[in-house]
Amino acid sequence: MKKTKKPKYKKNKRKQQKQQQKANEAKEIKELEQRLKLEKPPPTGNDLKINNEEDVNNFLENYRIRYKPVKTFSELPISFNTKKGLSFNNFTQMTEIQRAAIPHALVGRDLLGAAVTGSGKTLAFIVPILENLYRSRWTSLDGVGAIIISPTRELALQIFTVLEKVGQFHSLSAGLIIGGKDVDFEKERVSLMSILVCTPGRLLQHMNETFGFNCENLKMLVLDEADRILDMGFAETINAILDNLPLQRQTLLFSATQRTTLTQLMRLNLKNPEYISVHEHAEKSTPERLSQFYITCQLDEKINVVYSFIKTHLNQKILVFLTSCKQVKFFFEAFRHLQPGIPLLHIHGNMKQATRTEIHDDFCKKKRAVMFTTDLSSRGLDFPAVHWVVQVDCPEDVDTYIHRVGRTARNESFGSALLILCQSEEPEMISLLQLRKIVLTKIEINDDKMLSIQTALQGLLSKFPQLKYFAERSFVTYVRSIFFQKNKKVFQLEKYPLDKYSQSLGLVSTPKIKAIKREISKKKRKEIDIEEKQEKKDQEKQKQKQGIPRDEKIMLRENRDVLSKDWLKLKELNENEEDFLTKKEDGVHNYLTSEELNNENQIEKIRSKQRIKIGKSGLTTKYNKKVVFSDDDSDENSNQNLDENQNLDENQNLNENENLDENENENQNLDENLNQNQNQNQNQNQFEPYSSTTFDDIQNFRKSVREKIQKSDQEDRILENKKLKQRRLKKKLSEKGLDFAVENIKEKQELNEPKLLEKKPKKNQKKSKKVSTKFQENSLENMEQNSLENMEQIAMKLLHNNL
Ligand SMILES: Nc1ncnc2c1ncn2[C@@H]1O[C@H](COP(=O)(O)OP(=O)(O)OP(=O)(O)O)[C@@H](O)[C@H]1O
Repeated sequence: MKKTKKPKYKKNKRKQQKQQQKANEAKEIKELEQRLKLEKPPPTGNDLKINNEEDVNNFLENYRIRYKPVKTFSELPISFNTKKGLSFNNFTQMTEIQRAAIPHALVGRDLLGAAVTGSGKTLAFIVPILENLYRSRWTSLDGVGAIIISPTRELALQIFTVLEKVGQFHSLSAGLIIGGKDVDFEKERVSLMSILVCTPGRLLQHMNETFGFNCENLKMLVLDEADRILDMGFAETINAILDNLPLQRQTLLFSATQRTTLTQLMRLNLKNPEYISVHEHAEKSTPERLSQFYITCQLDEKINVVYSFIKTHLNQKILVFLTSCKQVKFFFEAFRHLQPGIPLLHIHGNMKQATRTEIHDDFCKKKRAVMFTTDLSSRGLDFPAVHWVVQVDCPEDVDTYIHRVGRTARNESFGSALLILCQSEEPEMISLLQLRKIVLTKIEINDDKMLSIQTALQGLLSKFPQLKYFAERSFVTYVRSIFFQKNKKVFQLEKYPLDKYSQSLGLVSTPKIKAIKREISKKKRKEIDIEEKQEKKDQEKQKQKQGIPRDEKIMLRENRDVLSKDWLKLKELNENEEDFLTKKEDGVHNYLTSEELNNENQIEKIRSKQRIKIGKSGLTTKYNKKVVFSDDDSDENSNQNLDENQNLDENQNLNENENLDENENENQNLDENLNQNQNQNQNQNQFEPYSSTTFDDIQNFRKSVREKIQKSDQEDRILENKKLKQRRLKKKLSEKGLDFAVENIKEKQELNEPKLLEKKPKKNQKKSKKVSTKFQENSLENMEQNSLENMEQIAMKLLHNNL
């Protein structure tokens, strides 16, 4: 069929209309921007206290601006289309949070808004979103302009509905992206949406999977129930989402319980946020029109109390909160069989999204009904005209309590809340609530109205195996939830009569809870492990206290400098001691600190004392007794017996009472004495000869000790040299202005030098100490020179590269 062409005059008319509309829009936007400039609220200004003319004048004088606090939407500097959308839905007067938050949000400030449940926070962010995008002349070609994140699908759906209603006269596009819906359908459209209302998981899924979906132009981010979204449960998802968002954006956070921590806020990159807490100074943290009651009963009486309550409130709309999905299922199924005479509904997270939405809508429409639910419905949901909120299980914390009871007494309406507590939960929970300005009235159960459903339940459970299964699962999940609760002062598992509770659900025997058993045994195992580790640590500590065998000590010595320096002195035993010290001071002075020199003086004193002693006691008699070398050739025993036989008790006592450093002196003194004895033997030949085996052993022992000392001495020198060389090199480099290369050079030095320095002295091990020391010094000097040149070259290269 041929398409009939539209007459030209019609086309022109439409074109003219469009042009006129655009011109009007442009004019309106200009006017709005001018008004916003003039009527900009002062930062951190909350106008809620300004009620009369005098206050207004004071306010204006203080801030020298023309900002006028307003109470109705029509007075706000917002577009005609938004005003029309608001009045179309009977929103004329602003609520407190709207009055306080909207003026700041309109001028592009970040904000954290806190106000009691049902106080109208949703409009406080929807109006600024519509306005800011309208003023930016946002189109679908600009991509996503605003994102609203909600913790649950139901809440996202609710926000989307409000957005649709209020924004209906704008030409902006909006999309709802939540789990449980057709993801492919969303993928085709998500990139064309200007405003997105979503749950965190599905948003991230689109960010990861949907081709062409990016949020580079995003202007506004809103987190409704911000404390819930930013807590641990969503942490990873939110972090990943934030990585995909531009830093230059406006961020608005809203919740009835603003418990957002500073670290959480830092992740959001807020810029001078306005903190708007309109009910901060209110007497209660819950709505004024809410009446709050609580009763205490035994755990096994709870189900009877709930049933009796329902039976006595058959014309009311009641929301019943339980801890787990399994409990919700069991209560719903059991009560359905008992037919209390009121429509029963149930909703929980394990249901399909379509069913959830259907039940949600059904409950909204009903005038009288009971809906069993989990905390899925505790936040943000706006069920109209709920009379009672009943909390069968104690909430995990005060925030949860506030959000649950907030499902009633919303906006201007009245409502009541009943909390059922076990006796063990009462004192702590009530005092926690009082701390947050929540006062509950305790009421007593009317025994005449109490009904017992235990026998009926037993009958039902034996008749319907499925119901029995639900009862068991309900019991298990409840007990597990108590076990895993954080606040152990409120939830003390041992205080709950579990057997009686299982019977109250109609069960004949108490179900076993494997998870708890497993957890308990895990805990026990952990405790045992910790105890074992502690024991081991204690044993090691004791060992350390008792002392390490002497030969191990030699290897463990940390500062062997003292020993090595003194060993050098032993070499010069026959020489003039003053000469030795002078030589040392002249030649190797670089390596000796004043402390070390003092140490040497001390050693000298000990040595002279020993000499006197040895002379006095006469070594012959002592050595005659010495048979130990032929029986036991372990170093440790050798040392000990030598000490005994050589009458070195004084030194030994000294060493035992002092630390490792001093033990080094002990070893040196031992060696020193051996030297003395040998010299005396060889030179004077006046002592009674002892067996050749014994003498050989002494020599072997000496040799082994010397070798050890020599080795440690060499290591010390290598280290000292390295340090010296590094110091010199650094100095040279800094003189040449090559400081930046010092670090790089250090690394290279460490890589190259140890091999060179360690190998060379080995060749000369057999030569005398003096020669080997000289060789070391010479070779070190050469090497130092070489490596210095290398380093300079490297430094020059680095400098060149840097330039
Ligand atoms: N200015 C207003 N005039 C009349 N009714 C309003 C106004 N603002 C909000 N409401 C109504 O008040 C009710 C609660 O609003 P809303 O859901 O935004 O509260 P909330 O503070 O977000 O609650 P919650 O803390 O539970 O999330 C809704 O039914 C809403 O339609």
